[in-house]
Amino acid sequence: MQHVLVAVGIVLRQGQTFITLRPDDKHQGGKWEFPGGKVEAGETTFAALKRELDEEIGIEVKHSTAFMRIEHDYGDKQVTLDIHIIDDFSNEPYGREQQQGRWVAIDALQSSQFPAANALIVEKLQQSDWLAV
Ligand SMILES: Nc1nc2c([nH]c(=O)n2[C@@H]2O[C@H](COP(=O)(O)OP(=O)(O)OP(=O)(O)O)[C@@H](O)[C@H]2O)c(=O)[nH]1
Ligand SMILES: [Mg+2]
Repeated sequence: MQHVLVAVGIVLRQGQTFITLRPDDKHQGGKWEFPGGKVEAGETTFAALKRELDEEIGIEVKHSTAFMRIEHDYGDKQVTLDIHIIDDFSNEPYGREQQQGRWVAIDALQSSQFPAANALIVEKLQQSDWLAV
């Protein structure tokens, strides 16, 4: 069974977060996601976050805070999501790999379809009132 460690970034600005659409040909394709990707050998999660968010949405991560960690078994693949809040970044995010991207209010996140592992992230984000700041 394939097991991957994934660095996931919740890019936050004024009660909204930037999400992207996973390409159809990828694992969990056609669903929305928080940008991020696999942590490479010898890389820290923060370094992976910086690299992936530059590659995928063109931002420079300046600061992040650990938010939660989720283990999920998709049957065909096991993932550990190491999720961080990105509260300081430069450049305007966009789908740098030609994928769709959009800002969505934290309050409205449940209307986008995410991979199953993300349900706990959405739940916790909506409970964290400090995010509204
Ligand atoms: N980036 C990201 N991955 C997620 C989320 N939720 C979730 O289950 N995953 C799973 O985490 C795994 C790794 O993510 P990824 O496909 O973005 O990895 P990557 O950017 O390195 O992709 P690549 O190998 O095609 O270059 C996928 O199996 C994906 O389904 C999420 O919110 N964001
Ligand atoms: Mg990715």
